[in-house]
Amino acid sequence: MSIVLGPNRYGKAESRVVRIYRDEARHEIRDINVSTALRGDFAGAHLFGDQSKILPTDSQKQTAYAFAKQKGIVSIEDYGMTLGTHLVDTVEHIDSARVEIEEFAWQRVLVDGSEHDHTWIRKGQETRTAAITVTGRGEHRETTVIAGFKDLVMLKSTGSEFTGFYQDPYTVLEPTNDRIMATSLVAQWRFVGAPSSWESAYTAVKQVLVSTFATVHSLALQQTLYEMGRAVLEEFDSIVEIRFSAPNKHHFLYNLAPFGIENNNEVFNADDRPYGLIQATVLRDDVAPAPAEAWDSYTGLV
Ligand SMILES: O=c1[nH]c(=O)c2[nH]c(=O)[nH]c2[nH]1
Repeated sequence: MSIVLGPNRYGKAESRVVRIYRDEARHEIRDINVSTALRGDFAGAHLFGDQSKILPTDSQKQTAYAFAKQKGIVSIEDYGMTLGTHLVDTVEHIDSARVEIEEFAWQRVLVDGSEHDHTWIRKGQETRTAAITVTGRGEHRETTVIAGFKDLVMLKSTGSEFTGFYQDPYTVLEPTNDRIMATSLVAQWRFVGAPSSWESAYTAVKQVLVSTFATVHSLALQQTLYEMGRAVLEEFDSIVEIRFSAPNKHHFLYNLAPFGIENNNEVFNADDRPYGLIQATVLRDDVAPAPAEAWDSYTGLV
């Protein structure tokens, strides 16, 4: 038996980059959290403390900030591809670079009914995400873009049932034909090729997801997720795979009987934990899988 170094990667996690565009009176803001992770020939650093092949994580961070100015942040997907490509292309012993990005959305403050030029409030909705993996060089170059969001909290007050489930001796759950269905959705979708606009693709995919959640009569969260994924793949040719992680945010009918009060699906206890956690992938069956590390989250944030 001998002890060897296994898979490894390193980078700078969670550089908080805020880019203001201030060339005109009406400013624009992009507020992101960037993580870079490099894979390559770094055995020397681990085995002997030889740093000669280590591009410091500090340099990776500096590049993230410098590129925010020099290349701009038109979309997190574009920015991530530029940064990831740069890291692989400039350092010869790097095999692949992964750039994970979260974007925090800001909404203009309204003053006298008009949008203010340079003041925003943070939007409390979902956090947009992107994970870009760049591998290889020249004709072996492969770039995988996975866009998505996390923490999109959705609730429908009817149109959801859960019946006919398998029953074992410990099953006490009552079937229901009318329940609240709620989740805090994480969704990630993989592109092959680039859409004409990353910005409008994001808005359009999110719209398909939320409208499918609303309109599908749900027999289970599993079925709703599959239908949401199918709708996205049917609508967007450049998306080949979508992955979901959906906590089932249980809303239990509160027992008002002790007070002689009828509860006709009107008062619920929003339970915090435990929660069901449903995860599913919906994909085209004729598309080559992404490189393994493309789905392999670095920070656990996306
Ligand atoms: O949509 C659901 N899927 C389940 O697998 C499940 N299990 C459970 O207890 N409630 C639900 N709801």
